[in-house]
Amino acid sequence: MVTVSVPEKTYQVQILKGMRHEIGKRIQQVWSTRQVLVMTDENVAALYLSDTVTQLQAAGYQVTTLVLPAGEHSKSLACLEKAIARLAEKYFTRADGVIALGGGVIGDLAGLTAATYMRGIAFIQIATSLTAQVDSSVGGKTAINLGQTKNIMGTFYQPDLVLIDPTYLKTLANRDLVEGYAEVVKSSALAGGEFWQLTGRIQTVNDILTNASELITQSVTYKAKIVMQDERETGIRKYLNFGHTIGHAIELLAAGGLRHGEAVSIGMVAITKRFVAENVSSFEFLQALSQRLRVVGLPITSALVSQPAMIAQLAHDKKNLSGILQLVAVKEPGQPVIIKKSLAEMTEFIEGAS
Ligand SMILES: NC(=O)c1ccc[n+]([C@@H]2O[C@H](COP(=O)([O-])OP(=O)(O)OC[C@H]3O[C@@H](n4cnc5c(N)ncnc54)[C@H](O)[C@@H]3O)[C@@H](O)[C@H]2O)c1
Ligand SMILES: O=C(O)C(=O)C[C@@H](O)[C@H](O)[C@H](O)COP(=O)(O)O
Ligand SMILES: [Zn+2]
Repeated sequence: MVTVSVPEKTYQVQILKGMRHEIGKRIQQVWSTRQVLVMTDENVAALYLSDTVTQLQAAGYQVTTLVLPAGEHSKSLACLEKAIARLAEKYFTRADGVIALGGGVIGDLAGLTAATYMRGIAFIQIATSLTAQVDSSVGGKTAINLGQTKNIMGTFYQPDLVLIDPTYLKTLANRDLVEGYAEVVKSSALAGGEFWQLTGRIQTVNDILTNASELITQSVTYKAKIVMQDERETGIRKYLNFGHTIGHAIELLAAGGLRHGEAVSIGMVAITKRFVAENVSSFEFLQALSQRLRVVGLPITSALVSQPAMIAQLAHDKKNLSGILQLVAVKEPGQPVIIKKSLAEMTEFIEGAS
């Protein structure tokens, strides 16, 4: 178990194999009897919704469900409106709550739903994908995309509890598992030390599954440590965006052709190449990073990185302050730094990237 303490609240991230059979009992520890909206997507619903609802009802909760299409396009204003409308239609009050049952898409959307309905009602995350278990369920970033801009509308809104059962991963498609692993490699590069050594030992997709509990615990422990020092991303939380400035831009330009983690994988390698050329990052780090990503089948290059259309996307990055981007460089494992670059410098970089 990992505890996250931020100024407005303290909550637990419970990580345990088989915990999906104790959902009702675990939620009873933090929530009194109330109405709950369980938000999920079609894939997760087919596998886990009925059992989750049965457990919640047995624990005394009055359950409403909302099943949305699977995929990034559900992080939309239309789905947010649908969720808020469902809460209103069922007369949810500020004493009630929203439960996300799913991956990062459902977690980000359900968090924003909870944060905005009646200006904020209680929220719990049941994380079912690797991305959600190692990253998105922890730390309180909620968001939807608008048009062609990633995570442009959102809040910082912490859950009351995060439940992570690594056995959910058994039903996750390989591509989705591997995508989530990119965020694990990211965190291990930022953390360095034993965590970095651990990702160095992962050689196959099956190794991700067999080491899932340890990879999740290390990722959540590292993320919690950062979030507790800088919940609102005014300082060191920016490190968690390693690879995301370019990653988010190409995720959008790929128009659904790349998963979030795949784009972040390409983004981490592209930015590290640049910082190797500028003598900020070591060549050995670039090689070790690329190897960790490539060995499980993650993409590490893309023609999209050199497209001029990138610049318009980069300008939307939340670390852009008055035209100056704050890029995350990792000098060596465990040594992240922020490097400032103007959009003009980034144009030159993109034109030169291969
Ligand atoms: N808030 C944050 O801090 C944060 C961090 C990282 C990523 N994100 C966001 O998370 C999203 C990506 O998350 P994701 O990779 O989980 O995508 P996702 O939620 O779309 O899930 C990926 C796929 O796996 C399926 N799935 C989920 N759990 C399953 C299970 N146990 N068995 C079978 N199928 C399952 C889903 O239906 C979906 O098809 C992106 O929108 C990204 O921006 C947010
Ligand atoms: O929690 C954070 O902070 C992160 O940056 C984690 C990222 O992996 C995640 O993709 C996040 O949603 C990116 O946020 P954004 O602020 O760049 O939209
Ligand atoms: Zn991410």
